[in-house]
Amino acid sequence: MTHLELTSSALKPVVWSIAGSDSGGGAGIQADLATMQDLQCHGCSVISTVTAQSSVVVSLVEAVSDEMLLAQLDTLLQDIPPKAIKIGLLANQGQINLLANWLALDLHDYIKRADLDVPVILDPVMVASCGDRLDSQDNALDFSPLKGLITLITPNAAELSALVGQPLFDREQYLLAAKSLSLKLNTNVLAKGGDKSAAWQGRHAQDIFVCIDVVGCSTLHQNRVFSLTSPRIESTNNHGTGCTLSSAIASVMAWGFVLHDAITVAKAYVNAGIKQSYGIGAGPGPLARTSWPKELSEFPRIESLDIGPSLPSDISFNSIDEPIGLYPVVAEIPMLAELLQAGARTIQLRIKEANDPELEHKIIQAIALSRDYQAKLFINDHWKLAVKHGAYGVHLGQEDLYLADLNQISVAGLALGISSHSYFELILAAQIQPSYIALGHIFETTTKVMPSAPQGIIKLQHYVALFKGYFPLVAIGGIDAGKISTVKQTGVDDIAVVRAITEAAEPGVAFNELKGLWEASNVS
Ligand SMILES: Cc1ncc(COP(=O)(O)OP(=O)(O)O)c(N)n1
Ligand SMILES: Cc1nc(C(=O)O)sc1CCOP(=O)(O)O
Ligand SMILES: [Mg+2]
Repeated sequence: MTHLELTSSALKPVVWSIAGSDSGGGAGIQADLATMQDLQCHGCSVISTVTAQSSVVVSLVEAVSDEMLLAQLDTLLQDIPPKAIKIGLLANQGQINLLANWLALDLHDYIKRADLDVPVILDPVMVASCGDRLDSQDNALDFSPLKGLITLITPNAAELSALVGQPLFDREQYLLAAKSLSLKLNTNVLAKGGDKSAAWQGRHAQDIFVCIDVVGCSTLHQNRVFSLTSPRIESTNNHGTGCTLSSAIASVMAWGFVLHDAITVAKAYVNAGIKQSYGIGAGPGPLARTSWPKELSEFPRIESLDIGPSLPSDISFNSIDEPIGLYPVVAEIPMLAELLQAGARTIQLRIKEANDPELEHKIIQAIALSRDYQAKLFINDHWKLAVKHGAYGVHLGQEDLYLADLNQISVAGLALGISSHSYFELILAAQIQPSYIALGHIFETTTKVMPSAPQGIIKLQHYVALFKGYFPLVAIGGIDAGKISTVKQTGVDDIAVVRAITEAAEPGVAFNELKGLWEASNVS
């Protein structure tokens, strides 16, 4: 099954763009629809404004009537409701107020009836890349009626400055302004750093992501501030960059990815688009549409800007010298012994009882057994004991990454496996060059309570397309005999399994049956 087959076999999610028309075709509604189509969504347009615009000038801006704006919203909602909405140019205060009212009443009512979430991404467009104003009123627009109604706002430096009503001279002020906007509008903020007018931005373009509560995301990554940094791409063709970014974020969310992932993927999409951008008039040209990003080099480096422990850089862990294949995860020593006896060559001991008095003893026993069978034993969570007694490796969750002494694990020569549940977490994990990365949970599981939704096969396929070849990728969560072949088709390297082995009548037999199925399944 190819990437295309998987994605095109699913119904295209609907994304709306509520924005202005750019007659030059590089920004506004035109850029949004091109982005949505490129990211395999169906784009609908609610036109707020018509602009007579080229790459060098905006010569006339004409807002549509309130009646027309409302008619587009209502007509679409009856028949082609959105999975996500991007809002771009709103021409005047009346349009902001009308839209706020519509989001609060009509969209809210739809969301309640349909029992789903519809993310709303606001790009507070004010000025075109040629420098001309795009709104049609003299005083600054007030976005406060949209407070609590939007998922994310994506200002550039000039827009952020206008939104908080003060000039921004350095990175510290930028950060404070982004936090203050988040409070003011009760929303997540992506303060973009690509804008060259931000004097503190050098050879790198750094975006600040202030996130509050985010549905479907680990609490570890909520109510935090992150930076997303990419090398600056020198190009004068940057017309429609903000429109492309915000409509890409909406499109990726429409595919069911969490906000953090949508921002990360959209950044990569814009980076790739700028690299292949082209001139079409005398002024800044538009971005290229380069489809779903698959090059790791396009993705930003992610760092937490919160006070507290941060992840080390310039660190790496042992690579594993043979494919893991089927990777059983067990909680008991007798089960570990049975599976080693049955032929398991890589196995994990996952003891979750907080105060198990036998913990250290069990870890010593497990390590001794693994040596007897020349198997690779990973210890979940208890990295200090794993280091102390010389286990082959340690498996850590994302939250453990900030608590464990990764340098100590690396220096002691242990391998490291890391859990991930999203693009965002995959990138955080990849930055510390682990021995493998686990991707979960792919299907429903009862083994543990998960803050995220099951990833499913399409997301797994996206992750594999991006990371294959960099690290062994291990799929986990709800994998059993019936699902093995589908999982193998994604190209993922290995699978980790709990219940399908530990709850089988004969775990050793189940292990070998699953192993046989995994090895016999082919990637077509
Ligand atoms: C192979 C593999 N993948 C994921 C996990 C989950 O680890 P973690 O996120 O640390 O959660 P707990 O297992 O501690 O509940 C794993 N153990 N193994
Ligand atoms: C321990 C664990 N970690 C997961 C993750 O996604 O990080 S899913 C999971 C449980 C996997 O158990 P089963 O094979 O019984 O579904
Ligand atoms: Mg753990």
